[in-house]
Amino acid sequence: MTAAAPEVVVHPGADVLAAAVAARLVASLTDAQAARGSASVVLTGGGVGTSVLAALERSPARDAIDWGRLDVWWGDERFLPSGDPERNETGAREALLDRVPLDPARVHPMPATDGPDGDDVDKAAARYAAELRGSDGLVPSFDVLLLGIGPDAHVASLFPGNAALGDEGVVTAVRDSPKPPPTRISLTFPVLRAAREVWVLAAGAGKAEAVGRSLSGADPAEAPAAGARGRHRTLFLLDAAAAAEVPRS
Ligand SMILES: O=C1O[C@H](COP(=O)(O)O)[C@@H](O)[C@H](O)[C@H]1O
Repeated sequence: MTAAAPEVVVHPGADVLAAAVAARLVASLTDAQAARGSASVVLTGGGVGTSVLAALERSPARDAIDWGRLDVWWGDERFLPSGDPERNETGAREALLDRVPLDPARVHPMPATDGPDGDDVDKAAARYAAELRGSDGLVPSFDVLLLGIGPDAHVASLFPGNAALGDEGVVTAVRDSPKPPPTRISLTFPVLRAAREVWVLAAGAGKAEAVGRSLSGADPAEAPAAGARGRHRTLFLLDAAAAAEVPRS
């Protein structure tokens, strides 16, 4: 599988970053719908990811997207009851998803602890893997996969040194996350890398070191964002503070 070398785009501040990523999403998803009939996006939780969805909700251009022909997936989820404010799904619904005419059958949240598998995170992860594989057994080739990045360079819920990093399956159950809550569900590296485009989003000085390491050849076991690459394109979309340690080359 090909892996596109990262390109870096820097915006002056977090608000401009969110608006610019929202505009990019409109263009990419409408292009995908024109080319293939439908589009797919993988959402991230976290500060910038949610700001991007809010910016998209505010944008008049949002209705260039045919919402009924968009598949929405998540890159990771905090394994909590549905509606919990800490769930990535809850933030995404509040910011955008409940305000646009999506086809509910094409919105694919990761399971919650009050779902059919209860608090069995392994079964919940296997359920999401089966949903991703669908009837043809193939994981979708996502058009755009959004990732936040933590100060420790984690992406999705793949944390440095965590056992889930080495999972070569489709969806992994994460235990002992250093960031609460400890139990999570995440797409694995092979699935992140199957996306056409991977966009890593970061704002603020607290992300600068993680971004710098991820673009300087760090081992993905130590800086997971260094291993997040799209097949056609990898973009690091940053504000100026988060870009402070991007290597010159
Ligand atoms: O816990 C998580 O954190 C990361 C980064 O979030 P941020 O608020 O520091 O930007 C996020 O990408 C991930 O989806 C989420 O579960």
